Amino acid sequence: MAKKYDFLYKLLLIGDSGVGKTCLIIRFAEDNFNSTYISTIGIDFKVKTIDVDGRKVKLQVWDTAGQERFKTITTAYYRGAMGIILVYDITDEKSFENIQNWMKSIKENASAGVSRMLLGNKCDIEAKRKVPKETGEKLAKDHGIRFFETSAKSSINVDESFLALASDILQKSSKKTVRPSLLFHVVCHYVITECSKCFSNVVL
Ligand SMILES: Nc1nc2c(ncn2[C@@H]2O[C@H](COP(=O)(O)OP(=O)(O)OP(=O)(O)O)[C@@H](O)[C@H]2O)c(=O)[nH]1
Repeated sequence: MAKKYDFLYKLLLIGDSGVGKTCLIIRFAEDNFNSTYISTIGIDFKVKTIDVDGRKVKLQVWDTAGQERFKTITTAYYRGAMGIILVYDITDEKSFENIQNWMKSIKENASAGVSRMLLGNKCDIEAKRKVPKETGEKLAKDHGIRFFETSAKSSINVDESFLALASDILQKSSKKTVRPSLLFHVVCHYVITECSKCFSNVVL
């Protein structure tokens, strides 16, 4: 059977327990939301194929448990991820402070050059906000990564954020493939030019 996609990207969501990682994935993959909280045990994943700059990109989105007791299992999944989404809850200051620890965990366990993105989830509950949007923006800027405030419940910026991350990965990988071919082109040009000097009858 013919492959139905051009690229397969493995993404991973990390962040404290209860920030809404599972709900974000369910909103993205199934356009659904459930307010019942069932804490993730270990790890799980969902897939969705999206169009990114005219290419079919299959996203395999891994959902990790935020609870400390699952850390050994979940960090084992960092290595093969091409994109990691760090999530905090805008109504929970502690979950924002812990982003620094999650960043450290990426450094220790993920592949170098992995694309990262920061999400401040639950932006539908403005009345309970504890983390100003500018504070999230600043942290993302300091790390040179993208930032969105999202709501899995009200479907705000969910598709947009996944698309933005996939687009970053696509651009990164196409840069990698362009470079060797450019180098090849330059070398060929040099060889032909030098040869043409020796054989003046060679037409370029
Ligand atoms: N108001 C609101 N509630 C949300 C939102 N996203 C998730 N929730 C609620 O927050 C609770 C936790 O959501 P989960 O998606 O299970 O959180 P998690 O980060 O996967 O938690 P762990 O699996 O324990 O790591 C649930 O009761 C959700 O209904 C949101 O955008 N807005």
